[in-house]
Order: sequence, then structure tokens, then C-alpha cells
Amino acid sequence: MTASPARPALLEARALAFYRQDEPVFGPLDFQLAEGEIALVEGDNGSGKTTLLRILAGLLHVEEGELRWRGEAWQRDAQLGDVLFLGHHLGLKGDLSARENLAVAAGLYGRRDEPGPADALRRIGLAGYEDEPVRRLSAGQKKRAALVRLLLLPATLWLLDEPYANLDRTGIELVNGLLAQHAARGGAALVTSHGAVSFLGGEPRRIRMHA
Ligand SMILES: Nc1ncnc2c1ncn2[C@@H]1O[C@H](COP(=O)(O)OP(=O)(O)OP(=O)(O)O)[C@@H](O)[C@H]1O
Repeated sequence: MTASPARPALLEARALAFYRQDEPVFGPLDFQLAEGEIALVEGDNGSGKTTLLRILAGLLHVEEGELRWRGEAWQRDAQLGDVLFLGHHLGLKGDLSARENLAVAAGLYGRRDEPGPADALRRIGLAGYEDEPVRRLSAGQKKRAALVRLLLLPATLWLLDEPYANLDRTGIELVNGLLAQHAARGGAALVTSHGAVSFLGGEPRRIRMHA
């Protein structure tokens, strides 16, 4: 009997490097991320963590090296619906409510059958604030208005840049709960965080940036 071939990683970076004006920002970087895996992207300020996430979100081009998705060459446009990026800029329209912002995101990227938007907004802690223009929310509430997409949108790979910033303890536990649920159903995530985070109750997988 022959062994079945190993399943390819969900995401693989091979000698990935990025430059600005011929100056290296990071790389060469090699890593694999499997389905169900959550990894912390670590590095000093300016080491390229956000840049890496922006490349994976399709906002910057792969300049050197290779990215593979489920064993195939990374297709920037084809992978967009599979990837959810939550960056420093939360991508919220201030004049729209959390409910309306969520509807815009779901219109662009599709949504899961469950939960419904009202339930998602309640679970993220915005009950009573769903219809308030986002510009009137506190920093932590704005963060929650962005994070609620994690509950509704169907992406497999989450790219979370400082997801714990501005969150209180309950919010931090909420994010960790969402990550655990996502991993349990075969999703994967790359997370940057400068804060000490008790991550999924154990030692997280770490990807170290280096110039
Ligand atoms: N829009 C830009 N134009 C020019 N240089 C940039 C731009 N954005 C980032 N950089 C540079 O790229 C490098 C990597 O920045 P990046 O934001 O990826 O780092 P980081 O590891 O996420 O940092 P931090 O921990 O401070 O968030 C830095 O030297 C930064 O100055």
C-alpha cells in the first residue's frame, strides 16, 4: 500500500522578500500555514509585519520569492474572497452604522449562513449601538464594528494586524474565542500583536520577521 501524499499547506511562503527603494523591508522569509493553524507574526517595529499582511491581502505585489495557496501558485485576485484583512485602518465608513458597514462588507465578500447580522453584532458586544454612526463610537467599539466581519464573512485565512489594540479584557477574550472557533472549523490566521496575549490557552505558533 502506498502512503497518500501529504496535503499541501493552506499557505506557503518560499524565500518571500520585499523591498522599498531597493532597501530590504523583510525577507527572505519561509513559512507554512496549515488549515486550523493560528500563527503570531513577530518582529520589532518596522520589521515588515504589516507589509507581509498587506501582500497577502493583495494590496502589495510579491516582489521576490513565491507564495503558494493549497499547493498552487498564489493568484492575487483569485484568493481575495478567501482572505480577510483587518488592518490598522479599520475600513469603516464613519457616517454609516456598524450594521450598514457590515452589510457593505457582506455585499462585497459574501457571508456565512449563520450567524445573522443582528446576532453577530450582539455577540461582538455592540447591542444597542448597531445603528449609531460609527464615527460616534469609542475606539474599542469601532474595533468591534470591524471585528464583527470575522463572525459573518466566509474567508478561510484571517490577517489580523494588532486585533487586540483598544480592546478591553472581554474584547480580548472575544477575539481569542473567535480565533479558536475559526481554527476548529479549519480556518487559519496570521496575527500581529505587541501586547502579551494569552493565546488560545497555549503557546502560539510563531513566525519571526527578519531583515
Ligand atoms: N507607505 C509606505 N511608504 C514607505 N515606506 C513604508 C510605508 N509603509 C511602511 N513603510 C516602511 O516599511 C517598513 C516596514 O513597515 P511595517 O509597517 O510593515 O512594519 P511593522 O513590523 O508592521 O511595524 P510596527 O510594529 O511598527 O507596526 C518600515 O521601515 C516602514 O517605514
